[in-house]
Amino acid sequence: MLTVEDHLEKILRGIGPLGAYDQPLVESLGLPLHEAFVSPSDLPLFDNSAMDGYAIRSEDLVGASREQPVVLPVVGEIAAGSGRPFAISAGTAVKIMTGAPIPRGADAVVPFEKTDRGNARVEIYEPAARGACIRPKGDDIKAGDTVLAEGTVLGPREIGLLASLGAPRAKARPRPRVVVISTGDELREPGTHLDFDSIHDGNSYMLAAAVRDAGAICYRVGAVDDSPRTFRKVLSEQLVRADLVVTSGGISKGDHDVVKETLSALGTVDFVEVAMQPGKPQGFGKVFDEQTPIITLPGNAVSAYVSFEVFVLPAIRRMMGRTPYRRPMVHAVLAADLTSTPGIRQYVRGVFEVTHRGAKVTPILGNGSHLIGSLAKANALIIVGEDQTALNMGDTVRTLVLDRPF
Ligand SMILES: Nc1nc2c(c(=O)[nH]1)N[C@H]1C(S)=C(S)[C@@H](COP(=O)(O)OP(=O)(O)OC[C@H]3O[C@@H](n4cnc5c(N)ncnc54)[C@H](O)[C@@H]3O)O[C@H]1N2
Ligand code: MOO
Repeated sequence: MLTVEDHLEKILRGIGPLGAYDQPLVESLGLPLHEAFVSPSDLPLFDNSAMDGYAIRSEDLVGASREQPVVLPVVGEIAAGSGRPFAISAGTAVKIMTGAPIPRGADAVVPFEKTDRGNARVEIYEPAARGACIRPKGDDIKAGDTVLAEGTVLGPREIGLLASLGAPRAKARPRPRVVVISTGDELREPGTHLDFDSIHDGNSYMLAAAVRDAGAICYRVGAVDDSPRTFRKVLSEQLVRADLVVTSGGISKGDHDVVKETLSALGTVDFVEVAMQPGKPQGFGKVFDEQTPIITLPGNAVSAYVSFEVFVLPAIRRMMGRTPYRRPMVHAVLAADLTSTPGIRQYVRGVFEVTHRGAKVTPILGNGSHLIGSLAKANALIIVGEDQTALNMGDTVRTLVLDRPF
C-alpha cells in the first residue's frame, strides 16, 4: 500500500501548473497574479477636488469670517468628467464638484457648507489652508510603484486597483477545467425515478461543487453506466474541454469496476491502494493522445469527498499556481475518545468550533464510507496518524477545517 504522501506526490509531480495568460479582470478572481504589477501611472492621475464647492486661491481668503465674508465672482463650473480645462486668476472662484480637476491657479477648495452657494458670486465664510480639500496627483500611487507582488491572490480590492490603473486584464494561470464523471449502472439523476436497486447520483454534484469551490471550472458529465465502451467514448469526447478529469466509482475489486477495467488497459493509469480510510482505492494517470491527467476516486460518497480534499484539491491549486497546495492543518482539542486501525491514516468526520477555551473538535459517530448524512454534519476532518491507534479526549489533534479559504 502507498502512503497518502506517496500518492499525493505522484499526482503533484504529474500535474504541472497551467500556462499563464491575460485573464479578463473579474474572471481572475481568486487566481494568483503571475507577475508583479508595476503601476503605469500616478493615482490620482491629476490634482482633483475632494469636495463639492469652490476652487479658489487660498491667499484670497485671508481673514474671511461669517461676519466679514470674502466675496468672489464665480467664473465657471467644473464637474468630474465635464471635459473643460480651466484656470483661474487672482480674486475669482470656480464652482467645482468632487473628482473634477483643480483649475490651474487654484490651490484649495472650499466646500459649499462654508459659503452661501452663490452662482454668479459667492460669499465665503472661512479661510482655507493651501491644499485644503485637494486630492493631490500621485498621493495614492506613483508611476513605477510595484503595487501588486507576484503571486498575489486577486480579490475584489486587487481587481479594483488593476482596473483603476487602466489594466483590462490580469496575467494569471487560468482556472483549470475539470470534467467530473460518475460511474455506475445504479446511478440516476436527482429528480428522476428510482428503481428498487438504483440510487441518486450524489457524487457528481458533490464533486462538481467541490471543484468550483476550489476555484476551478467544472463540467459535470453526470453518470455513465458500467459499460467500458460507453465510458471510453464519454471520456474521449470530454477531453477537448478538460485540463483534468475526475471520476467517481468503479475502481475497487468488483466485477463491474468500469473505470479500472477500461483505464488499466491503457497502461498509463495506475490503480493503487492508499493507506487511508476512507479512500483506500485510488488511481492516477494520463489518458489518450492528449495525455490528460485523470484522478479516479472511489465511489463511496465519503471516500470520494475525502479523496477529493486530499488529492484533487492540491492538484487543482497546483494547476492554478495557488499555494499552499494543501489545506493547512489546525490544532484542536479532541472532545471525545477515538480509536483507529494501525498503519492507515484515518480522516474522521468532526465538528470544529472555537470556544472561549480555544479550538475544539468533536468526532461524529458513524464512520461508514457511505454515510453522506454524517459527512454533511461535519465541518472538519480529524487526522489520526498511521502510528496512532487511540486518541483520547483532551488530546491535541491535527484537523482539516473544511470550507475555509486558504
Ligand atoms: N472486495 C472488496 N470490495 C471493496 C473493497 C475492497 O478492498 N475489496 N474496497 C471497498 C472500498 S474501501 C471502497 S471505497 C469501495 C470503492 O468502490 P468503487 O470505487 O469501485 O465504487 P463503486 O463500487 O462503484 O461504488 C461504491 C459505493 O458507492 C456508491 N456510489 C458510487 N457512485 C456513486 C455516486 N455517484 N453517488 C452516490 N453513490 C455512489 C455505490 O452505489 C456503492 O455503494 O469499494 C469497496 N469494496
Ligand atoms: O476506503 Mo473505502 O474508501 O473506506 O470506503
